[in-house]
Amino acid sequence: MSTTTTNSEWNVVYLFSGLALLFLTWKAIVFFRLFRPRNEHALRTVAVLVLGDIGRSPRMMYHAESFAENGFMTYLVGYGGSKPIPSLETLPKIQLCYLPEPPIFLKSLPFIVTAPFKIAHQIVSILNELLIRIPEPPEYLVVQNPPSIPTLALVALVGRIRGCKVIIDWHNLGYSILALRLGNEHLFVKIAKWFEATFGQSAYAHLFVTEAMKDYLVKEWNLQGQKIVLHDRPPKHFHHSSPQEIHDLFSNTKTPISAILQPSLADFLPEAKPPYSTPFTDISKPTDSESSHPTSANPPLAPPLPLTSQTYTEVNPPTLRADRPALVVSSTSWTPDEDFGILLDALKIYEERANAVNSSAGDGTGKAKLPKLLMAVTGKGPQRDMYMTQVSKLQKKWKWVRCISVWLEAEKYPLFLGSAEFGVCLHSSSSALDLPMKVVDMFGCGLPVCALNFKCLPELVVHGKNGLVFNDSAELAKQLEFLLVSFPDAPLLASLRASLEQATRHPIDGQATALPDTEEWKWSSWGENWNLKMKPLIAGGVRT
Ligand SMILES: Nc1nc2c(ncn2[C@@H]2O[C@H](COP(=O)(O)OP(=O)(O)O[C@H]3O[C@H](CO)[C@@H](O)[C@H](O)[C@@H]3O)[C@@H](O)[C@H]2O)c(=O)[nH]1
Repeated sequence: MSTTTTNSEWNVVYLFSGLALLFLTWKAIVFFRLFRPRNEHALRTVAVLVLGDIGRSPRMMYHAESFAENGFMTYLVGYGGSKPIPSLETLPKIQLCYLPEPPIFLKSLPFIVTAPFKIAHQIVSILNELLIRIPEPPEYLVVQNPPSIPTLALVALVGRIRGCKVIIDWHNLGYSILALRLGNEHLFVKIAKWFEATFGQSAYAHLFVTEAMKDYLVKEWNLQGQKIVLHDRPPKHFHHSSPQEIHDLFSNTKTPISAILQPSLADFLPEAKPPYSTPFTDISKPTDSESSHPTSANPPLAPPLPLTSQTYTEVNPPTLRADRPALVVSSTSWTPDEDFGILLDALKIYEERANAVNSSAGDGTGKAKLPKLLMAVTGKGPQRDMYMTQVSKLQKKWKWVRCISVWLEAEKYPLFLGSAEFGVCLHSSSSALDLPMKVVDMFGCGLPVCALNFKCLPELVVHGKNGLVFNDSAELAKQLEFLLVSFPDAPLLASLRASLEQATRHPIDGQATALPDTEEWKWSSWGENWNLKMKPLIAGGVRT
């Protein structure tokens, strides 16, 4: 009896041992298959990874759009939050793959406790997306840097497992952003730099946003792989908004802009009666059309027209109002590398100057007037509330200046920029090697810029040609005054805008354009530039 029991116990042990052995063998095979280098990727497939809100990562959205337009099945992997550009939701070859946010309970715990969990969660969710959920191994894997940790290591691993060609898109240096908070000598900054240099060193190709970044990284980190400078450029549909587009944008009571303008700026803006007029445009009768041109000699506005079908056949298209405030825009992610204190100080000075100039203008001295200035800052980000609280205190006493913050859907963003007179850029560059995408957006929308000076700014902004460069708030205030004096007939602004238009209009070799006598300053749309630089790179992978 005892022998039978012993035998059956052994049988169970053998059975379980056998099953365990089978399981381990299967795991070993899977492990081996997973980790051996492969070249069995699906041709014309790409995964684009951004460790951030996809809708707030324009360059990666444009990459995805361009790959899809070039026939690639494109998986765009990143976090949700803001609505992406419309084409990403309509192009048949694009799939948006949203990474899950870390569990909510982690938000209530201190960072030091949650950091390891968040990173582990991030690693698992990225690997899950790139290794399992994307069905076939992509031919190319494009990753944005920064952030570098953990993405650079993960794409190197996935590239090896799935046989993808890794392309690192260098937007900036991650360790330099960390150094803004911790200082260059901090241990974490040194570790971050080591990580970025080690895992970023080798790739199929490296893309850079500036020549300066390419030169620096090739020299300092001895990058291996093809190296291409792909400057940011605006999408083709960016343009200066027509009075009709401005009218539609500001008379649409459902957009966030109208919601901000109406209650909070009622005492600052000229009276408007949508759909006949907005603070910037109005529709006048044909007989009034000549007098409604945007000159300072414009007579008072025509009263709103009665809404009848007969009247509709008589009305003119909208024109810009002579009594509109000057709309100036800045665009940002409200991060510590942009000091909005500079802008606030400049606005304070402008307010004082406008008070002084405009009170003496009434004395018959014939001095030019400064207009009301509506400064609109677009974008979302961590320092927004801090600066907007300061603004709301300051502007209680202001008569000539208001500053608002607004977030626009991707579709409306270029229309809003294109409605402005010019832009302001406070990008200071943590590495001194990148360039502000917002300036590219503004140029695309026909706006010259006032830009804060830093080392490689001349790769984009040429003082006096497409914008003005300032070093501090006093200089910025002078430039605001210089450009806006006697607005809306502002001759200095008009000539800078004409110079920008000329620079971005004339094609060279049908591909790019250059400012007169500045060969380095090349211009084209994102699509033209992408096709020129990226097609030779990705054509190499095609096996027909
Ligand atoms: N939809 C929408 N987008 C907005 C809005 N406001 C700003 N943005 C987007 O946010 C960008 C500005 O964000 P920043 O983070 O300030 O970007 P940047 O300094 O101009 O440039 C960034 O991208 C470059 C690569 O493209 C990097 O090289 C650079 O380091 C930086 O990360 C704009 O270009 C625009 O795409 C808005 O209201 N709506």
